Amino acid sequence: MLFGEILQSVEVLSAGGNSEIQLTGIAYDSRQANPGFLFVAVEGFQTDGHDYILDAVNNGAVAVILQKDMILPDYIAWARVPDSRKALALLSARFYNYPSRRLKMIGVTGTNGKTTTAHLIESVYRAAGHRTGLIGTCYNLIGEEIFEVKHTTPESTDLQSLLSAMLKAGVEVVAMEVSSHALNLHRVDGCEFDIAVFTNLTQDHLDFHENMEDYLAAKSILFSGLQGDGGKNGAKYAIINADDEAAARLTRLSGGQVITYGMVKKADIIAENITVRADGASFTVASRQGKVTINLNLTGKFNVYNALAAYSVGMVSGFSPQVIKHALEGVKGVPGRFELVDEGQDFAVIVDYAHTPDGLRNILNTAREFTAGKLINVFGCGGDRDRTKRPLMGEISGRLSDFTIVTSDNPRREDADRIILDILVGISRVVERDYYTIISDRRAAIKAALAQAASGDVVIIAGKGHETYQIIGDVRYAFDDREEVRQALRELFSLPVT
Ligand SMILES: CC(=O)N[C@H]1[C@@H](OP(=O)(O)OP(=O)(O)OC[C@H]2O[C@@H](n3ccc(=O)[nH]c3=O)[C@H](O)[C@@H]2O)O[C@H](CO)[C@@H](O)[C@@H]1O[C@H](C)C(=O)N[C@@H](C)C(=O)N[C@H](CCC(=O)O)C(=O)O
Ligand SMILES: Nc1ncnc2c1ncn2[C@@H]1O[C@H](COP(=O)(O)OP(=O)(O)OP(=O)(O)O)[C@@H](O)[C@H]1O
Ligand SMILES: N[C@H](CCC[C@H](N)C(=O)O)C(=O)O
Ligand SMILES: [Mg+2]
Repeated sequence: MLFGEILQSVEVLSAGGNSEIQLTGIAYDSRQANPGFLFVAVEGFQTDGHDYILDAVNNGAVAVILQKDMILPDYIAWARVPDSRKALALLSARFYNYPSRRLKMIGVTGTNGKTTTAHLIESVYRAAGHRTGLIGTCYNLIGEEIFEVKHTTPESTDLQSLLSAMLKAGVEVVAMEVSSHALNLHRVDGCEFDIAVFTNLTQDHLDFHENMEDYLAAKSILFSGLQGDGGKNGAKYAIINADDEAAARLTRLSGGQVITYGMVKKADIIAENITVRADGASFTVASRQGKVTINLNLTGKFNVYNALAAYSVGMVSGFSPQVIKHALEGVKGVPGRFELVDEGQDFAVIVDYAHTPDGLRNILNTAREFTAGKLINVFGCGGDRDRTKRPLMGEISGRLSDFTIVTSDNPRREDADRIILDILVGISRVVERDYYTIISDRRAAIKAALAQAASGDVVIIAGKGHETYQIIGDVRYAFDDREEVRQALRELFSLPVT
């Protein structure tokens, strides 16, 4: 595609060089630039892409988008735009010929439950006979093929290129997690959604968003952006959790038709007669289609919410209650979400991705319902992330567990012990010193929890779920809570290798 042609998709303040130059790709990182590429210089939080223009050109970039008032030599084609991050998204959508317009796009946003809900939605569409794609925290899926991910929601160019690959592979429907970072940083600009799903809004990411209002404003973009009648994909829908405080606001600003779900407030799709067991939850969905009972293999009331959201998507997509039921009941679990690690020990060990106050509260309350003995919780909080959630999570663990082991969870560039101190501020407010201990090394913390567990106890290892690393400084060390648990159980109890 020609530089001049692609520029038609953005507002250009000034431009120079040869607009007839052919582009072979787009890079926002100079290290990814190849011959014939367009390099988009983005002013970041850590560094400034404008400082890497020369690197990009040395790697073969022939054109540059910039936001700053700079002078470039004549042999480089360039254009200055008001917001290069936003331009990156719009140029990328144009470069890949707007793949989202030819896919049914279902975006899921909210503080917790995006990954689980996106998996459930993908399963519903697959059961209904569609070829599906999935984009999210654990991996991206093109049909059955699994791809590793860097982010929950990819950077705009990577997203457009992925959607284009999905189209080529015959994918018809994409279930996609849309993080608030992505909405704020224009990663999904130029991506047209047909259905937007809201799970919930509770505290997280206050390192990035100024306050909860700002956080909700970011989430809202997915709903206000639902415009038009959906073209060949039919009407657009906003699927909203009626029991969340943000429901009224999102309903007001949503484009498309709003469908609500819940179990407390009035809603279009309601869960009744909920029973939660250790290995699943059963409930009846009541909607304009009548009633259907679902026996979910995922436990906890919060997963009933996730299933209701997926049910609603299935319903507005015209699938029968039986197809949706079959699909939801077929999901055996989501990696690292309430994942039981069973090596034959006489207590339960659950690895879970709860890393927010609300997530931790839910998981501990749910586990408590099936705990005959003690409930032991091992958790830490991420470094370079919302500091204010740390004492809150400390308090929650203190209140809801019988014993807490405070440990490390991706300290990143922060000092691990200082993160732990933030957690201790909260836990020490609510319980005596005998109810918690500090073991900064996560491997040792897991081992200590398992060593003290007795028959009938439940051990929760929270915060990392599916993650297969521990980030210390800028280094990712191999670390998988599930593997660590297996290893420790074998060492402690000389269990047979399964
Ligand atoms: C806060 C945030 O999201 N930051 C993202 C943002 O980084 P940034 O703007 O600060 O980039 P920067 O490092 O300052 O660099 C500026 C520019 O210079 C470029 N550069 C840099 C070095 C170089 O040699 N050459 C070069 O061209 C960079 O590629 C970049 O374009 O743009 C980068 C490029 O896309 C992202 O990698 C980066 O994600 C960071 C690493 C991150 O950790 N993000 C997390 C918080 C995130 O996005 N999380 C959400 C999920 C959250 C949740 O729901 O739980 C997600 O969607 O994954
Ligand atoms: N609907 C929900 N409400 C509250 N907590 C939930 C809900 N669903 C899941 N959780 C809790 O949050 C954790 C993360 O769930 P999930 O991965 O589905 O959310 P997510 O929104 O994708 O998270 P992330 O933003 O980090 O990717 C789970 O392990 C569970 O503890
Ligand atoms: N995707 C989220 C959750 C990370 C979970 C936890 N393991 C951490 O590192 O804080 C984030 O990057 O904030
Ligand atoms: Mg997720």
